[in-house]
Order: sequence, then structure tokens, then C-alpha cells
Amino acid sequence: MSTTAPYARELEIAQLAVQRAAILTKRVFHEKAKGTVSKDDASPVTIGDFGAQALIISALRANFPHDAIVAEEEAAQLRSDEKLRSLIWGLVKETKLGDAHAEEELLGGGVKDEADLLEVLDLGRSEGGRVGRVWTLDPIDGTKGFLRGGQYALALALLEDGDVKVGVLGCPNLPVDDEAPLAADIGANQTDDEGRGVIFSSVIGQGATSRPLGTAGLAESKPIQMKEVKEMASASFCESVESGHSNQSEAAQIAQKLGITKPSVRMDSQAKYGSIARGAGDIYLRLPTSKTYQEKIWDHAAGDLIVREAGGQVTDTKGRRLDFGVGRTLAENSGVIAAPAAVHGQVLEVVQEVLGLK
Ligand SMILES: Nc1ncnc2c1ncn2[C@@H]1O[C@H](COP(=O)(O)O)[C@@H](O)[C@H]1OP(=O)(O)O
Ligand SMILES: [Mg+2]
Ligand SMILES: [Mg+2]
Ligand SMILES: [Mg+2]
Repeated sequence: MSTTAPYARELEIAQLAVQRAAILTKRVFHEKAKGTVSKDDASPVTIGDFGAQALIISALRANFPHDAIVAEEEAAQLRSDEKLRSLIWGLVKETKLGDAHAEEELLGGGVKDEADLLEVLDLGRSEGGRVGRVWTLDPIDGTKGFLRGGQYALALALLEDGDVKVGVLGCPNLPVDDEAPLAADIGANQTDDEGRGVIFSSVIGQGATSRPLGTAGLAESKPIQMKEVKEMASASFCESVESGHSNQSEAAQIAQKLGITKPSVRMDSQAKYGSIARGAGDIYLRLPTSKTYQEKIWDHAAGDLIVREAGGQVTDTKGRRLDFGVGRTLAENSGVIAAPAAVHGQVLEVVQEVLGLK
């Protein structure tokens, strides 16, 4: 009888694929800083997005050829831009998991040539839905954070019949140390120098973990847990840096009503979910800024499972669980409230009061 835990292989491939793609995004960031990637060659985030998406999808294609993929980017722009295509192909070709050949081999496949690069990118165009296995991928989540040297994440999750089963978040600019408190400036000027780069993982029913991002297959995963909120006065809440992504003035009113005294910690990307899951922060609020914007599944699936498996609860502002089974967007949801399970109800109540939802 096999004793392998459910989704062990999916988890391992997802972690290694994210780890490898992060080598590329970090390189692109540093070459931008050196001026090697010039503005004429397109935005560095474009290069990082396409490169990371191609690397991750090539690993999924090789290992799980029958699974559907919902990814943020598509090849269209690269079909007509030969220069950009060959620049990205050059980076993708060179990106390997260092000397960890066994891991590189495990990932398998790879991208064969420039034509295959386009093909691989477009494998991410599935419509998603409630049936079967669907991977969802954001190759660079938090593009604004990536560009300003703040937080960004490589986010990959596996859905089965609409439920998140595996979630992996690579955060190159977050501290490795789960105990490190959230610095007020964590959303800006953080680079992937020593002591930074963490990968958060979760499998349904198996808890959530963290391990250093840079050590392919070598470092052990450590369990992570949300922190107990003993009193709201000392709780910390996270929100977007971008005021267009989340209503910050409503969040401030909610915090005040809850009795939270600390200013919010603003950072880009799903690094917010990872940070509260490891107990560095407590609450993540994302309050709709418009009636028409629909959140994308790749912006939340990995973070949702990691927080829930670390002892949290994640709902929208109406108190409904996030529904990843309706397509490429969270069309049935509005905003996100993530908090330790013990205080989520209290937070939701105040959110609904301030938003006039009750
Ligand atoms: N109006 C909006 N409301 C909420 N999220 C948005 C909005 N516009 C874009 N986003 C998405 O928010 C995510 C980043 O959120 P955060 O502020 O937490 O870092 C990005 O994936 C971004 O999508 P996009 O990739 O198209 O820029
Ligand atoms: Mg995103
Ligand atoms: Mg993105
Ligand atoms: Mg984008």
C-alpha cells in the first residue's frame, strides 16, 4: 500500500516550478536595475511575466498533460513582436534549477524553441469551471510591486471541481524567517538579498508550510500557523499599496471601529495572504473599489488555501467563501476578508456595517 500523501507529486512539481521561475524573475529584476533590460525591449515586468509563465506551464505540461490551465498571460503580443520573443526565449532557455539536476529532470519537458514558447504560453487559456483539474497561475502577481522593488509573488494553485487542493506562493522579497515582524516599509525597496525569498505551500487537509525559496528540494518545509489575535488593539492588517485595488478609506474606518490602533501594512500581491498565514500580520482586507471589477482566480486561489490551512477563514465582504468554480474570475464574489477563524466573524460584521451591507 502506498503511504504517499494525497497531492504529494502535484505539490512537489508546483514548488519546483515556482522556484525555477523565480530564478528568472529575479534575474530580470536585477538586469533592469543594471540597465541590461532597456525600456526599448518592453517593460521588464512583461519579460518576467511571459518568461515565468512559460517555465511553469512547461513543467505542468510535462507532468500533468491532461490538466487544464487558467493563466493570466497569453502569447498574442509575442507573435507579432519578434525581438521581444527572442529576448524572452533566451532567458527561458538559460533558466535552470542550478546544480540540482535531479530536480530539473523531475520538472521535465522545458520549452523547445520559440514556436513552442508561444504554444506553451497559450496552454493557459482555459476557461476554468466547476469540473475536473484546473491549474491557475499568476506568473508575477503584484506587477507594481515587482517594478518598485517591493513585494510580488509567483502564484500557482490546483483546483479540482472548483475547490483549491494545492496552493503555492513564491515570494522572492519577503523575509525567509516566519518570525520576522512586518516592517512598515515592506511594500517598497525590498530586494531578494540574503535572508529573503520564501515559498508558502499548502495541500487541502495537510496544513500550510514555508521554506526558503532558493534551495531546490533541499530545505525542509516548516509548518506555519496564523497568530491568535488576543486583542484587536494590537492586531495588524494588510491591504494593497494601490488605492485603485482596494478601498483604503473604508478599510481605515473598519480598522478604527474594530479598535485596531496600528496603521495598515501596505504591500502588493498575494504576499499579504502569506504574511498573515505565517502570523506576521493578522488580517487582510480587500474592499471593492468598483461594482464592475471581477477579481481573477489566479490572484486568490493559492493565498486562499494557504490562509485556510494555517487556521484562517477567507470570505468575500458578503461572508461567502471564494468560488473558484465559475470561470476565470470570481464573478460570484465581492472583495476579500481573510482573518484567523476565531475573529473572522467579528471582522466581517464591522466590514458589513461600514459598507452598508446589513
Ligand atoms: N480595480 C481593481 N480592483 C482590484 N484588483 C485589481 C483591480 N485592477 C487590477 N487589479 C489586480 O489586483 C492585483 C494586485 O493586487 P494588489 O493590489 O493586492 O497587489 C493584480 O493582479 C491586478 O490585476 P493586473 O494583473 O491586471 O494588474
Ligand atoms: Mg495578479
Ligand atoms: Mg500578474
Ligand atoms: Mg497583470
